[in-house]
Amino acid sequence: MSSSSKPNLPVTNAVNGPPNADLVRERGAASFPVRDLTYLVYGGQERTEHLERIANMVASDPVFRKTDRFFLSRTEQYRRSLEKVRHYKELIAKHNLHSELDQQDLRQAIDEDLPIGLHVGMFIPTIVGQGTDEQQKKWLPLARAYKIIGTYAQTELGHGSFIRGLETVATYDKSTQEFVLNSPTLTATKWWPGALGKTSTHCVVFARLVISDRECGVHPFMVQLRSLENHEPLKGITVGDIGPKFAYETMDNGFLRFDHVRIPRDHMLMRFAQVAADGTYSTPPHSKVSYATMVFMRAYIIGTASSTLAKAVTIAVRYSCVRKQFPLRSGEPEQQILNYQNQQAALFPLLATAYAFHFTGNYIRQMYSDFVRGMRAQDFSVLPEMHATSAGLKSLTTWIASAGIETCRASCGGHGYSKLSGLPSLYANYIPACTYEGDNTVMCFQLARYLLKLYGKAQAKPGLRLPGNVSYLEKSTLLDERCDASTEELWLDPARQLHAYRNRALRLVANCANRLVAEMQKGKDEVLAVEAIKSDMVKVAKAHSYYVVLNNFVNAIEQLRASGTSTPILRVLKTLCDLFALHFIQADLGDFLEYGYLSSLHTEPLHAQIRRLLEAIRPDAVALVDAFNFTDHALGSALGVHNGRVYETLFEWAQQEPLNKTQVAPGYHEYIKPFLLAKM
Ligand SMILES: CCCCCCCCCCCCCCCCCCCCCCCCCC(=O)SCCNC(=O)CCNC(=O)[C@H](O)C(C)(C)COP(=O)(O)OP(=O)(O)OC[C@H]1O[C@@H](n2cnc3c(N)ncnc32)[C@H](O)[C@@H]1OP(=O)(O)O
Ligand SMILES: Cc1cc2nc3c(=O)[nH]c(=O)nc-3n(C[C@H](O)[C@H](O)[C@H](O)COP(=O)(O)OP(=O)(O)OC[C@H]3O[C@@H](n4cnc5c(N)ncnc54)[C@H](O)[C@@H]3O)c2cc1C
Repeated sequence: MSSSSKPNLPVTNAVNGPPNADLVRERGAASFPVRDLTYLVYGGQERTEHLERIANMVASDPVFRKTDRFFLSRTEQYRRSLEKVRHYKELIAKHNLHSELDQQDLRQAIDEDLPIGLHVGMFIPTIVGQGTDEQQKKWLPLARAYKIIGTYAQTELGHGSFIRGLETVATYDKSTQEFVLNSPTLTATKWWPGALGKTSTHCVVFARLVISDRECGVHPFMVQLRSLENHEPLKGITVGDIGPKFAYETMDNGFLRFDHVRIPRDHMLMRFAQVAADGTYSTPPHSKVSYATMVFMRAYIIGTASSTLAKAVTIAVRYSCVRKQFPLRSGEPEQQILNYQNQQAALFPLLATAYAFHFTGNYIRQMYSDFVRGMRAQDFSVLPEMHATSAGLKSLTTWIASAGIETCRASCGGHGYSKLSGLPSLYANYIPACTYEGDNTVMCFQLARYLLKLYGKAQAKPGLRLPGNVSYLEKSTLLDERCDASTEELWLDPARQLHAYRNRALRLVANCANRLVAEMQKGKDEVLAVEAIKSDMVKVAKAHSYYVVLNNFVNAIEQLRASGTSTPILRVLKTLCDLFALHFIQADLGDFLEYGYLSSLHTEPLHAQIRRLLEAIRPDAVALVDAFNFTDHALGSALGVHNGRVYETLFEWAQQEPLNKTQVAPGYHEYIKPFLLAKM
């Protein structure tokens, strides 16, 4: 019997009945048309309705129910996710969802870390990006039809961040025109790749290429791991699951060792670097072009930070509307906890950030498609900017979203600690985004290094024109300028907000550059001098990335204004943008005060304006989270249900707890009864 037809699985949906009266009232009082904002977020009415059809199909399908995960063992969760994969495939055929976009929409609606995530997210993109036309012709049809399932095996037990330190070797054997893959040490064992342990039949392996004892750097190779007949590992391959993790139970992150495994020469992905039959090696046009899938994935991760944070905020805001604690004065009704300023100060900046990241996602998608277009024409000039910007934004967005989910959880009090709130699993499954696809701190060094280089160039060559987002590095006179936002009103000026962010970023870059020089003047070489400024480099990367996020939010509102978006929508987006801008100045106030950019003349009106913005958002808070348009299935939370029947839903879902299957506790007879009934 498939687990979906087990009789005692908990329901995913809210308990039916009249909706919570406070939520109904708040929805009726929104200052803007919610539906229009939803269309804006999802790219129009038609696209929204298409997404809704898919989301509703998934939400009403018992195979995709989610809350059973709370009660299943690790192995059962893995099996359940495979069941969902099979059903996903069936629905693609049944509903003709053959385009990549349809399939992406369906996976997003299923909303689970399926063990085909790496197949679609990294294995296929690597074949597309790194394979020759012939290699694509050979593997893509098989991969797209799931005749083979693949993953991306790069990280090893001994190295993840330092890719050049990978130890897996691919030695070219000219006599047979094969590569021999080998894991020479324990630390060469591939470790972590998703779906490697039990699911994948194939993988792209990153290994150091050796030809006639010459090291040619790390390259991608296509390797079959398991038999397509019986799924047994092939000769020379040791593969398995890496064991329990913080969460991510549905994913079989794996280990992999090679014992002199032979693959044909044409299994090296050779779009950019080639090995000829006689062993002649041709170098790629850019030394880091084989890292391109990671850049793609980082861009994708930036795009998902908004929706993840939006889910957490939706749960916390709806719950905070339903939840009441304390009357202000005795005899008065109790207050919705969302009326408390502290609750608003915790949640509304995150609400604003979810919207800000939405526009960041649009921006990076655009930048990525420009980059791909260039790469197809052998133009790699945008790669450094693409790499640095995506590395920084991936770090900032995942850090803020991770911390934000935890803030939302804590804002829900005791019920936030219940897994039935949906927040603990959202958090636990999301936080590895700060580590995978490049540890955030290490990624920050990449962006900071890029900024320091450009700053150095601009200093050495006055008049040099730098690309848009970094053009402020040309303007060292900006360092002498001070904030002039001495009233609450002036703090609402986007030009002043951006000035503050630009000034902070430039200040930190300039300080870092000066410290680098100072360290070198003390006698350190450049490498050691960089080591001495590394904490500051993280601050530099964050400061620049904040500026990019705000700049995009401001520009997006300007574009919406120009394209005739209605005033109520523009007004509410502007309020969110203001709160985003001012909140993150307040959060890092030390940076702005340290060099006298701000003084108490400016901070008083800043704090006052933030309080006003919280008040302005309060009446629209429910409408603003409703506009994200999540189904109850997508939220998977008893606290965030759309109809607000929070207590009824919590109570019903708790009945599914296996401990409640019997009235008398398991273990009672062995462990409780003996002392309860013992003679005094
Ligand atoms: C897209 C559009 C939007 C989306 C659209 C949406 C629509 C489409 C959707 C389609 C479907 C999507 C479905 C998704 C489903 C997903 C589900 C799965 C969820 C996720 C599951 C989890 C997956 C997790 C998988 C993983 O985790 S996979 C493993 C990831 N592992 C890492 O990320 C290692 C980090 N480490 C390094 O990246 C490097 O090692 C290191 C530190 C850089 C140093 O690299 P090194 O070689 O040492 O180089 P340096 O010496 O430092 O630098 C030397 C010079 O090269 C430069 N340079 C370094 N790099 C690069 C680079 N790339 N590019 C360019 N330049 C570079 C550097 O700037 C410097 O320049 P210079 O200063 O000289 O000018
Ligand atoms: C859930 C999950 C899924 C994953 N999926 C995959 C996958 O599908 N395929 C795959 O190949 N890999 C995968 N990974 C591996 C992941 O990409 C790596 O763990 C990640 O890139 C970080 O590398 P690391 O583990 O070597 O960290 P380390 O580099 O060892 O980092 C440890 C600490 O050292 C610091 N540090 C490292 N280098 C420096 C430096 N030069 N200067 C200063 N500080 C430094 C870091 O900031 C960090 O605080 C996955 C990991 C996780 C957790």
